[in-house]
Amino acid sequence: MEVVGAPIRVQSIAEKDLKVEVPPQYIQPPENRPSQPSNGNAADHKIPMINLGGDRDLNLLCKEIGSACTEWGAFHVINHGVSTTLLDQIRKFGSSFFQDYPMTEKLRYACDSNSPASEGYGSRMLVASDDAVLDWRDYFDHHTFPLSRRHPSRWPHFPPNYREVIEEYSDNMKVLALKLLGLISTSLGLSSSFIEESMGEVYQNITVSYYPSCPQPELTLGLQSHSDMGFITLLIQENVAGLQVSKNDDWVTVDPVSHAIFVILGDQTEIITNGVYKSAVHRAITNGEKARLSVATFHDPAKTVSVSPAPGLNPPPRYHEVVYGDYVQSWYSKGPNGKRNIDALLI
Ligand SMILES: O=C(O)CCC(=O)C(=O)O
Ligand SMILES: [Fe+2]
Repeated sequence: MEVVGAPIRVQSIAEKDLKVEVPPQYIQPPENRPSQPSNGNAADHKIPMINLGGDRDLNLLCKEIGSACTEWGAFHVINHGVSTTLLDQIRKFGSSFFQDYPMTEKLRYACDSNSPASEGYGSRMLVASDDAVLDWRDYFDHHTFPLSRRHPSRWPHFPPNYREVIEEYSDNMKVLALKLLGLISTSLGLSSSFIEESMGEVYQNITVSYYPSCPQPELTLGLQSHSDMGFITLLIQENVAGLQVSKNDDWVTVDPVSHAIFVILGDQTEIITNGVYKSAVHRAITNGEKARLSVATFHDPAKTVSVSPAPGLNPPPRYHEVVYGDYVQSWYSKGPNGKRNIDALLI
């Protein structure tokens, strides 16, 4: 059992001579274990791919976004304005930290394992509790917006331009997130700035997740089933699949598309749209042969901001107003367990 504060990382377990069995605290109860992907209706299971480029007709674009948000709460975007070189660079640099740094060096960047979402190199999403099943994942969390939270000196110092690339990526992701929130607002007949203004100052975190190859992928999860707690997450992955989105009680694998960015609606978007758009329940499975890397960029409000359904949208209001900081605290103390936290706000 992990001692609170001890620097255990999944990568160090995976690299020990433990080729056959994972430690018991990583074994999921049978109902949470990944089963074979369903072979349900393929058309139903095709994740939307939305082209943001060129001179697209705004009505048509908003229609596509609206149906992706209603049916999935998640979609790919292409021609999003972020250069493929930058996407490739961030994947390469993220992976270099986990693969090229010795463990002693990585641990110099260890996050504070006693406070949730603290910046740096960690492994546990929830603050330690003895009975939790653990995720087969290590991560590096960067705090990137507001600028007052941005301390590049706490990020990896190698490759030499790691910090500049993270900053450039952070700026690009914020622009894209606000553009998408504008389109999402417009698609509902709200003013294009409605969600942006309700969110207020953007709090952005960039989490690079590293899932070492796992000797028992059938018993483990890289990341347990959850919905993201903020407004919108933008995710890219390396060319090893593992992210799955829940759709009509099936798990659908999100195949990596190297030049696309995967958009995931978070719980605050579900609340503000009064449930017209749903946050996507997703999880990561592990891989028996290969390690996997993803980079998720989260966009949240300040902890003091209250979020409630937009007036007049799909009345009556279906969610209680919530102070974001209270939402985060409950999420981290109870754990996500699919949509447990947002369900608790249903009127
Ligand atoms: O690794 C992935 O693809 C999923 C990451 C994720 O869902 C998260 O960090 O919230
Ligand atoms: Fe997530």
